[in-house]
Amino acid sequence: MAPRIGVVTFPGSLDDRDAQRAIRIAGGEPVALWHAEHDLQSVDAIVLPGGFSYGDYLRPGAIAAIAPIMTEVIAAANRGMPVLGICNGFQVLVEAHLLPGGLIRNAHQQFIRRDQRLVVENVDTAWTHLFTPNEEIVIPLKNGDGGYVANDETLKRLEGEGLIAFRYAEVNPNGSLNDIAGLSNERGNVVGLMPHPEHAVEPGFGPDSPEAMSSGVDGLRFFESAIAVLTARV
Ligand SMILES: NC(=O)CC[C@H](N)C(=O)O
Repeated sequence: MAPRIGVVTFPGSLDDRDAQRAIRIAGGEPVALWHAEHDLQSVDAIVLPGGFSYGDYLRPGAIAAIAPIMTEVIAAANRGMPVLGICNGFQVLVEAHLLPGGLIRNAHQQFIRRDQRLVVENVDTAWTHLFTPNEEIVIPLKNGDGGYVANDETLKRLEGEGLIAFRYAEVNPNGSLNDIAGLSNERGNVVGLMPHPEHAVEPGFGPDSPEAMSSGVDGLRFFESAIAVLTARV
């Protein structure tokens, strides 16, 4: 049976459908989860999708982090369930303290959309183990609040423990400290990143321009990685 991967929809989520589609293409069974409920519907993994949950009021992800479903998501993450936060989902993970630091307005104060090159540095996670260490990939980036910040002590720990899962290559698009594009927790089950793997899973629909120099489907392996971990467990 295909692993069941839940995708949480909050009011203002945008990319929940694309995340469900990516899961299906990768060989999993997507399960729609609703922010106002406590029911995880026996899923094996969870994706927090991109978008503008609760209109980005207060801070992006701040209100979603205290939505009813997040009580269960946090408990499941702490039990070791694979959880992936994409863009607004990464902001939610940070606001929920499942990952450290914060995400602030892009340094240039503007919303940005570009095909972004990044390096996968930590392949010891549920969502990245099918990449090779330091592999370069290209997936879309689109956000207004993608500047990663953390205090010196946290940055030192993240660097020292190899928890910087993804680093921007060529261009730092938003002023993120240490070019941080995404993180994992110590256990490797919780991963968050600003760029969008779910938008690069089908040839012809991702960043497949000659300039991007990418297959256009670099995002697929995120989902295939989690599915491989879950399938091996059964
Ligand atoms: N694409 C997204 O998920 C946008 C994330 C967030 N609301 C921002 O603009 O920073």
